[in-house]
Amino acid sequence: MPQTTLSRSLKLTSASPPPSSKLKSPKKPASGIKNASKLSPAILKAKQTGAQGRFPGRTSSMEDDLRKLGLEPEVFLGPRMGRGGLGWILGNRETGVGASGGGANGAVEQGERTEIDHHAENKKVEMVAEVIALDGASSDDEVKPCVQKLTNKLLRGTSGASTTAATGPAGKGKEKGTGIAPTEEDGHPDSLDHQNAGVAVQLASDATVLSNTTTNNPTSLSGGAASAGEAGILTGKGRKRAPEEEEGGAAGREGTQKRKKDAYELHGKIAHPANARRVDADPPLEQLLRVQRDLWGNVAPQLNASPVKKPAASASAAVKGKPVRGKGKAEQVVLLDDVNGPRESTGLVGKGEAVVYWMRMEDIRVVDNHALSLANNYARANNVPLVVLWIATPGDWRAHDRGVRSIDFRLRNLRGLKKILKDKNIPLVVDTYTGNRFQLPQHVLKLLATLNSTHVFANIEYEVDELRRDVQLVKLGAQGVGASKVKAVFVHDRLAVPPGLLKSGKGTPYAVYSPWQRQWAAYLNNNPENLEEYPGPEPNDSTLRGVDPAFDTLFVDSKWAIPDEVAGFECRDRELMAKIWPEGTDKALQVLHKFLHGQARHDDLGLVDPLHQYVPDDETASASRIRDYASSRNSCDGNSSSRMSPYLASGVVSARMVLNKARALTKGKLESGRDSGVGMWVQEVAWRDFYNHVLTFAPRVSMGRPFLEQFSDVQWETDEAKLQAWKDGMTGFPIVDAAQRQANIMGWMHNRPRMICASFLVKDLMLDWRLGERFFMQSFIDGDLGMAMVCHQYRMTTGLEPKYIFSTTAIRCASTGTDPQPYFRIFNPTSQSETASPDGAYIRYWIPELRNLPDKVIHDPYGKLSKKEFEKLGYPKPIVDHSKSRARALFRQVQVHRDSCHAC
Ligand SMILES: Cc1cc2nc3c(=O)[nH]c(=O)nc-3n(C[C@H](O)[C@H](O)[C@H](O)COP(=O)(O)OP(=O)(O)OC[C@H]3O[C@@H](n4cnc5c(N)ncnc54)[C@H](O)[C@@H]3O)c2cc1C
Repeated sequence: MPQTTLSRSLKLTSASPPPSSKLKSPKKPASGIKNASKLSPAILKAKQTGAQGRFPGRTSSMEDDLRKLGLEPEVFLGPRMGRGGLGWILGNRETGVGASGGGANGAVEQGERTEIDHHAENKKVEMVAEVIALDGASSDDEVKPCVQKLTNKLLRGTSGASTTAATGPAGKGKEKGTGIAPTEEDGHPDSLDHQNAGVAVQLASDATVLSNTTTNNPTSLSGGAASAGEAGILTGKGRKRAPEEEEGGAAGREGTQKRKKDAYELHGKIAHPANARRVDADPPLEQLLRVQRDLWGNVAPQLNASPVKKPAASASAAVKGKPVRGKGKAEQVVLLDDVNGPRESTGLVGKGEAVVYWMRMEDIRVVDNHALSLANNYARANNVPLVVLWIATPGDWRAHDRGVRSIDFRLRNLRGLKKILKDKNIPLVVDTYTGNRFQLPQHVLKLLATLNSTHVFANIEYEVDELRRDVQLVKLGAQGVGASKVKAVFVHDRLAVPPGLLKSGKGTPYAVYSPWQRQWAAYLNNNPENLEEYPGPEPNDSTLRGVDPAFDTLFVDSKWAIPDEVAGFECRDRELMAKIWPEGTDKALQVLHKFLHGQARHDDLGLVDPLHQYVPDDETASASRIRDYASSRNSCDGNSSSRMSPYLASGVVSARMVLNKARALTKGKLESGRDSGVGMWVQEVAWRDFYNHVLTFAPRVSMGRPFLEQFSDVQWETDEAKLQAWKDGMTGFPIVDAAQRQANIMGWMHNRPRMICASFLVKDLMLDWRLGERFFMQSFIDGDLGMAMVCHQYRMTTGLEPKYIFSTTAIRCASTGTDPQPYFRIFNPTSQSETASPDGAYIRYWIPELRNLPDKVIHDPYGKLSKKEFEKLGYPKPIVDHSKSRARALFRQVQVHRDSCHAC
């Protein structure tokens, strides 16, 4: 690299737009494109024209954008931000969210080398080299022969591996492993095996073949790896000795205190495999539906409907006019008999009973809300008032790593709803419950008694703890544990197609996305009534106000008011969050409208009001973000994606609502495929449905366990400094750092950088995916328990996008052990950077230290600049050597794979 050119380019000022990248040629003949025949027309076109990721507009800086929002940059970015100082600070450090960079030479030890030596052994190098050869492969056909060869080698035991993780007997207690005694708050006594927190990984020093002596190996957490050093190495003769560094990398070398601290982060997060199996065997969703069916009959008729094919003509008819569910539909007639017979009014609500709709974390809206609509129908049919209840449950939030931003977002949305409901004479009653989280059902029964209600309706939450809570509530209510018997009714609402509805030809749940997705799209097109939206609630009888003081108190008593903040969940950057994530269903639909009808721009990629160029009536644009989505979705240089995730995650809009808007663009037919931007975007929304579907038939995935148990055997490192560098965006890998800083400052990331960061944590740093999942959950405003678990698990366990795992390897690998193994493909942060930020705009925006670098350098400044030039940047050196980390990750995963092959 000629030094003079680089030196010159470093003189660019932040005001000058950087020269456009010449890394990619703008136009390529179709013949020059790899696997052109296999690409969808939209992607092929994008590749041919070189259109991918090119966005108009000028990129402004974070500071400029904050000023435009009327905010003081120093408050949100820190006084030392800028070139030569990475001292950006973030709002939520105290509550565990966000981070603060300690300056260029702060938290990260400069030039620290990764501690891997495995590749030094010739045989291993040979093996790894073969795997690395797979990297260039872009299709399974190319991968397959290499993997077959490698797998054969492994099965013959010719890898020469002399260091393997063995699954020895579990050490328990504080002395070994994490060993932290669980408290009741840490998890359901049944759902999590607390003893597992003390499990120790032991390394078999003399094993050339993995010694899998424990069938249900519970060793997967970094705490387990950490404990190896304390537990010592079991030699072939059953004696212990101190671990060598190459026997599992740094896990056995680091200081005990540090390892314990690291491991502590996962305390109470990982279920014992036996418990996970038990939960899978009788999934809580099934239990909930069963107990309701037994007690109340079929309250969720959709679930038993078969995906009968109807003539496609009906599809377009449904979207003519507003697709609103009419009165008299199946759901409307689910009116329940009173369980208690006539009785005196004793509670707050006079005139007899009230009916309660219990709004939860994922359905914060009044329009198109299934349970609310049922509650409304019941209230109107029985001439009783409707009350909306929302309960803040900080104990649950803590246990599930809910981030302060996502809580603040919900409180903001509730405030808007309170007004809308009040205009309909419907009180929104907000309660804060700080007791034992497993006693919430009893608390709800007390609240219902206070509200003089014996009927409560709610939408189903699909996570294990939540489902168990609801099963309890149904049972306890029916037993009359409170003042009276209570009917609690839970219905599907979160997804476009309820989980469990679509089954394979054999009647089993789909574990593979593609066939499931085809059925999903066909089902919705053939049964368009499933996308009809539920009407909002009708007003309560206006005579109640002023006449019934008990009812009045629900509107005015500060006891039922929405708290400004909930203790422990104070959001220090709430002002910024409110500007960049405006609350309310109306605003969410406007944000969506911009995506459907406006173009992507560089200057919308960061801290901006998403509605700043909103033109309500403009639906004429021939090009729009959604139409360009097929070619631009992997680039985060502009606002290529919809930014709907916070709204979908908290249910400010429903899946039905966004899908209806999308299909209105395609003449009423729901396009879902790779041939168009609209189709691809609909597929993303389908992924959300699919992950929830997986969550319900394999609930283990929300219990900290991998979908495929063999992946729990991956041996993780424990390195607090590297974990912190990852969290702070100080790894020295620009795309990772840009994305992590975006998460810290904005509470959100585009999908591609989420994948890159997750992969980097797991593959390059070899840190437990659950640490990353936790951090993301705590930082993101769209933190979605189920989705994050599934996404992280597959991305982080295997290094793959979960989609791909579901589509191919995981399932087939378990049965044959010889199919293509995409986990061999490990993201290269530099080439991923070129894909995710082809213009470098994303990196320049989030990393001020690199703002002035030219395109050729921005993705790898340490590799491309001279030492002197690099030092001037004030940006950290890479904390790992990617090629070595890659070799280590491959080596460890090959071990796991070999184990699973042996098991087959
Ligand atoms: C490691 C990792 C963690 C993630 N954690 C979360 C999370 O906590 N909450 C969350 O909502 N999404 C999560 N995702 C999925 C995805 O990254 C985000 O939904 C998406 O980036 C949100 O941006 P958007 O709304 O502009 O998406 P768009 O591209 O506009 O997509 C529209 C909607 O489709 C859904 N969707 C998009 N991509 C995916 C995907 N890969 N998987 C499942 N659904 C998808 C989302 O609901 C999204 O809002 C995660 C992905 C990864 C790889």
